[in-house]
Order: sequence, then structure tokens, then C-alpha cells
Amino acid sequence: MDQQYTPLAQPILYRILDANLDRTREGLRIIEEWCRFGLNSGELAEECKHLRQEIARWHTMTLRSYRNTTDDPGTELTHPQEEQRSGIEQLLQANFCRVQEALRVLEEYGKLYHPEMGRTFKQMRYQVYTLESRLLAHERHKVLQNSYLYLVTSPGEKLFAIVEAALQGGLTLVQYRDKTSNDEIRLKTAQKLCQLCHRYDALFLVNDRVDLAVAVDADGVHLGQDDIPIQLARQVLGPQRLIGRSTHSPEDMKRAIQEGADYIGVGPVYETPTKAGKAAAGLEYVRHAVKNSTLPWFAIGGIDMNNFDDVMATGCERVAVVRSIMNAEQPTLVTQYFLSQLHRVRNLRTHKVLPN
Ligand SMILES: Cc1ncc(COP(=O)(O)OP(=O)(O)O)c(N)n1
Ligand SMILES: Cc1nc(C(=O)O)sc1CCOP(=O)(O)O
Ligand SMILES: [Mg+2]
Repeated sequence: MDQQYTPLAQPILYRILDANLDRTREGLRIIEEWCRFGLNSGELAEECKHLRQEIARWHTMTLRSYRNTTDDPGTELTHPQEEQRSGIEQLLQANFCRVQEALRVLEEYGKLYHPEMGRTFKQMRYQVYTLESRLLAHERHKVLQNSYLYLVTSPGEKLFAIVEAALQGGLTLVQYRDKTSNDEIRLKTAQKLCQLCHRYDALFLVNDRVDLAVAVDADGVHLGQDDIPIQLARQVLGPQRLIGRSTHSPEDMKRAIQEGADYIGVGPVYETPTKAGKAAAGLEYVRHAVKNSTLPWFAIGGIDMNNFDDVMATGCERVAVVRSIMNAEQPTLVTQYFLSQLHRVRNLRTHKVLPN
């Protein structure tokens, strides 16, 4: 592999290759740690390890012997953003970016070193793009699986303050729902909410609007029965974003599962002014979901602290609310209350104190 290209370029070329082989291995190691300890995904961790091993094969003693860290001006160059990360998502994104850039360098300069190197690193760059997509999808599904409370927002002056207060209370799933504003406002609001949610490592979905979800790089979209088909939304959003579907009957549920939704809404449990004129599907439909839903599902519609125990008595384990949090005097406390009750019921069921 240590084939000489031109005597003059060799030390420079070797230093470039050494530095970028190091960069890819380090970046992949950081990603691998998250796959292993954060996501508990042996499969993804194994893929990172495999890539690192493949890279190590090219990182020969000869290339390493050209390293000269003391004279490298690049070691002093850091960007302020490198010193702070707002959350795991940003940390992963920064490291994927670093790995992909370094792979591109290896692909180009590698051509001057060995004909096989350019091809290998080109292939690896595409493998890393796919890994990034799979990891993102895995990450989103994992947060969804662990989310038991879902806040669906309503417009208002205190929107951002309320959502942040709920996030501080431990909320991990937020849907932006605004049926009245114009698109300019919707876009700006969705952008801000998306950033806010991601700062707290919470998922951010957009109600109805696939285009807005893509525009702000949201984690997914929530579609009603009258919105576009799931297959079409999937084509636009790709496999790594989440798609939720409202269901109001056993037939809706069956169809949403068949069509590939990632989660469903089950309701309205009670009649609610938030969706005035819509008849309640009732607790009977919630019981149907307990027995039949193979997807994560959220009971929604008129749920508050007073009727929460009745909803949970059906066997339900996830709820979505609008007014209970958006109209609360203390959204952090209400969020904490819901989350602690949802956790308590799950614990009692696990220990068979309550029936499943
Ligand atoms: C979690 C969740 N479930 C159901 C709905 C209702 O969606 P949809 O039927 O599309 O009605 P609108 O919200 O668009 O009025 C939801 N938004 N979220
Ligand atoms: C937006 C929405 N969708 C529903 C459904 O059943 O699909 S019920 C609902 C409104 C939920 O608001 P609140 O918590 O204020 O009652
Ligand atoms: Mg809708």
C-alpha cells in the first residue's frame, strides 16, 4: 500500500492521509459510543467498528511516521462551536460531518497514493451517509418509544414559554399545530420550536404539513384521516422521519398500521372544544387500542387531570394533550404530574399490582 507517487509530494501527501485517517477513526469512535451505550444498538455499533477496522488497515506505520503534530498549524485552529454542543443530536451531526469530510479528503488524495484507496473511501463515504440515516431513524424511534406524554400545541403569545416550560418538566414529544396563522408565521414558528425541542433532545413534529416538516428539518409529521396518504408522505419525508396518523375507529387503526404509520392517535376520547363538533370515540375505542394496536399509540381528546385515571384504567399507557398543558398556570408542574403518573401506572403494571 505504501506506493510512492512523486518524491516531492510524498511527505505532504502522507501527512494529509494520516491526519484524515485519524479524523475518521476518532469521529466514528464517538458515534460508535452513542450507538453502543446511548441506543443499545449492537448492530449499529458493530457497523461503526467494522468501518474503523477497515480504515485502520490503510493507516500503516509508514503513514503514521510522517506525523508532525508540533509543526502542524491546524492543531491550534478550533471553532467556538466545537467547544459547546447543545445536545446529542448536534454532537452526532458534527461528528458525521467531520467523518464525511475526512472521507472525501481520503477519497481524493488517496487516488495519489494507491488506485484502490480512492474507490474504497468513496464507497465508505456512501456507507457513512446510510449509517447516518439509519442512526437518526433509530434515535427517533427510540425517543418515540420512550415518550408517554405528547404535547400538541395551540397558538398563543406564550407558545414558546409554555413549550419550554413543558420541556423543562421532562416532555420529549411535541407537535406544532396551528390551524389559523399564515404560512410565513407558521414557518418561523416551526423553525423556532424545532430548535427549542432539539435543544432539549425532544422530538418535534408538524401537524398536517409535510412541506413545513421538511423545511424546518422536523422529526416528522402528524396526518389526519383527511390528509395525504402515508405512502406519499413517506416518499417526501424518507424512511428516517416519523409519521403519525389520527384514528377514530378500529378500521382507521387497521389501515394506519397497514399503511406504515410509526404511531397513531386514538380519539377523541372525550368531546373537546379543541376539536369542536367532533363526536367522541370514547373509552371503548381506547380499550380496542389496548388490545389491538401493534404501534405506539396516544389517547387524545379532552384528557385532563380529572379524567386521567379513567383513561389509564383502560390499560392505556400514552396520552396526548393540548389544553391541559397549553392552558396550565404552571406547565412544568402539570407536565411533571402527568409524566410521574404515567410512570407510576407502568411500574404498577410491570409489578402486576395493576392488570395490563
Ligand atoms: C397525536 C394526535 N392525534 C390526533 C391528532 C388530530 O389530527 P387530525 O385528525 O389531523 O386533526 P387536526 O389536529 O389536524 O385538527 C393530532 N393532531 N395529534
Ligand atoms: C387535535 C385533536 N385530535 C383529536 C383526535 O381525536 O384526533 S382530539 C384533539 C384535541 C385534543 O385537545 P385537548 O387535549 O385540548 O382536548
Ligand atoms: Mg390534521
